Amino acid sequence: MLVDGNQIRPIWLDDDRTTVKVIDQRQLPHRFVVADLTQVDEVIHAIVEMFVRGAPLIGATGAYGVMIAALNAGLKNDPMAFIEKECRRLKAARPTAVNLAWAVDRVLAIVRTAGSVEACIDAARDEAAAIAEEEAENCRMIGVHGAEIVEAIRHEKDRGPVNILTHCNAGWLACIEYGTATAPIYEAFNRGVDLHVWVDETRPLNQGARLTAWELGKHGVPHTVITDNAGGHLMQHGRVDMVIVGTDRSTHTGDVANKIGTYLKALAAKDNGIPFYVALPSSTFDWTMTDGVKEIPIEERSPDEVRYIQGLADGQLTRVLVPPETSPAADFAFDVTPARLVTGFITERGVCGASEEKIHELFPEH
Ligand SMILES: CSC[C@@H](O)[C@@H](O)C(=O)COP(=O)(O)O
Repeated sequence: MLVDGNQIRPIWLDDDRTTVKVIDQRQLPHRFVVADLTQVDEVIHAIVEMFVRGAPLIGATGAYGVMIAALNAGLKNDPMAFIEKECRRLKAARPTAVNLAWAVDRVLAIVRTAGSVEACIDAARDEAAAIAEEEAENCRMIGVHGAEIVEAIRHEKDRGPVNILTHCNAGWLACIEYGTATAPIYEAFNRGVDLHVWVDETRPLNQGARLTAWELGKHGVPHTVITDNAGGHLMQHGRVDMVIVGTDRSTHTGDVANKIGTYLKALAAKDNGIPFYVALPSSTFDWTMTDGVKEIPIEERSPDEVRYIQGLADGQLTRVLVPPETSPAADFAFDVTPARLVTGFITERGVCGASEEKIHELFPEH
């Protein structure tokens, strides 16, 4: 996407075709820092520590991680065994987003048939690049389909912008281009639809306040950062027309895992008769799980992410402690919104209802 006139993606391959470059998203919006990844340990660190985050981007990073494993396999006794082991480590880096295992397995399947180490490297590089391009195109199409919903809501309203509430960052920083939840927003905005976005700050790591607000601002999209608990109040007062969120894993029966707090937004939307859409590429469907609440693994992260908050003070990125030093804290990173609360899925193939029947109608090959 365009940032200050420059075309930028959150991940790309350096000219040497061996170094993977990523934006270190921990430092946004205050610092724009690019990190080099040349070792599998560095890729895992970047995923675990959330230099890169968001389901499709975690997938693309894992895919390039397989290329890095292949690049480092040459001196090993059994290069393929080494690559397989590194892939298992990559897939374990973050548990909730299904895209990580999906992308690593997809690249590994090609690598297994490649032959020489050199062929493995080339195959992994090509497949990782293909995944990144496909996800970019998927997100573009999510925008095309989702913008129609935004436009329809605009036509139903007598006046004022379409007010869209979003949670976390499901923007291009979380994907490759356009984003998932933000793709319909960017597309509708580009078509001239009058809209405004309520951006949940998304504690504890503030992906909304830091990343979504930054993205939308760079694109000129009108937006307002709100506390995570403001959505219900705004909905009760007719100030939200629709909710669009992304997802890290959705079951093929329509249950949606996304950033912690999404479920509460869906409940409030249901209570207020507000449409609640989930935007996702098909790589984020889990075709094996049927009960999201029981089956989707929910990541628990360091309590320090809750205890400390990061921001800019006197020109320096600073962390400050919020609760009493001795109070225990817990960081549940995701929750599951049951299908019954979801109005529809916006996918690269179109929009469908949140049920096994409707999802499989759109993706009959599964
Ligand atoms: C298009 S990204 C969809 C989700 O991955 C996004 O909404 C989200 O919850 C990201 O969580 P994060 O912990 O920042 O990786």
